[in-house]
Amino acid sequence: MLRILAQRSDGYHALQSCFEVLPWGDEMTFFTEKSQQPSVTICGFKTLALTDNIIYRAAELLKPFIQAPCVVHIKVNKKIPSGAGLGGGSSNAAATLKTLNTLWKCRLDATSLSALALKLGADVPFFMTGQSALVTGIGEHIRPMRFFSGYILLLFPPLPIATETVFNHPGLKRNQTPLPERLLRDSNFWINDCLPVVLSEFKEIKKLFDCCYPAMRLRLSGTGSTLFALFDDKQTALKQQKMVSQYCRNRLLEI
Ligand SMILES: C[C@](O)(CO)[C@H](O)COP(=O)(O)OP(=O)(O)OC[C@H]1O[C@@H](n2ccc(N)nc2=O)[C@H](O)[C@@H]1O
Ligand SMILES: Nc1ncnc2c1ncn2[C@@H]1O[C@H](COP(=O)(O)OP(=O)(O)OP(=O)(O)O)[C@@H](O)[C@H]1O
Repeated sequence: MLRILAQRSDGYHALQSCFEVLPWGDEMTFFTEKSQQPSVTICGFKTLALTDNIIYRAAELLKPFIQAPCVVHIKVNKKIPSGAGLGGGSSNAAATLKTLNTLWKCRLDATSLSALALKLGADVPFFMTGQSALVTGIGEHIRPMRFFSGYILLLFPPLPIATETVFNHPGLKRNQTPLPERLLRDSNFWINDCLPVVLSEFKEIKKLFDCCYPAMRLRLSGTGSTLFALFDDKQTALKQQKMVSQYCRNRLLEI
């Protein structure tokens, strides 16, 4: 669910959103090398320049607090597609802040780390927690909560979506009412205000959405491009996975 409640004067949007942690993600390995000059190297990205990588930017934010300098080599096995609305970069940044805080003995507490996380992106503070949560504000108010258990089928349309494209769209509904507490776990109310914009702007995604309807109720993750469906039982989930495999890459997870 992603409800857009308002647009703030700084352009950011006030949200109410359910964030579910998935048992799947990028793998990151950190190796240290003795040195009095702290720095990081990153491998696992083909085209992204070092300084554009959110992992590098996370490391830079910690530099003023380093008490035990060393060089850290970070190896990333990227599994989450880029621009998928699954928080690939944001989760990399959160893992980097937490791990370097320990390796460099920065000794920042959870509150200080969350403040640094928010500088990197609105959903980085969520990924610091490692727990599913109701997220409000622009992403900084996080209340741990579970919403769903069962099977989630992720569908990956073959195109990335830049978050800004959706948030800057003139057609985006920006005056949604927040869902009351008692309805938060009712999946019938899990609308995503970004879905109409994504379906109108990206014809390939609209086509995929229509191919699966009415067999599956597809939902949008964040600002896309990932679509997903929820199932209570494994047999139905596997049947639908077989059906969508003819259209796009996908992954079935039990949560
Ligand atoms: C909406 C979500 O995609 C839900 O998963 C996330 O909250 C976005 O989080 P994120 O990728 O960490 O976002 P940021 O890197 O901070 O922002 C990217 C762009 O999205 C827009 N943005 C983001 C979050 C937010 N609450 N309001 C916004 O308007 C802004 O235009 C911003 O320039
Ligand atoms: N470590 C990283 N992993 C992935 N993308 C990164 C990384 N660092 C910088 N980027 C840039 O961030 C952009 C958004 O990528 P990302 O995969 O985080 O999108 P997303 O999952 O839609 O993000 P979110 O859901 O947090 O809005 C990419 O186009 C890429 O250039």
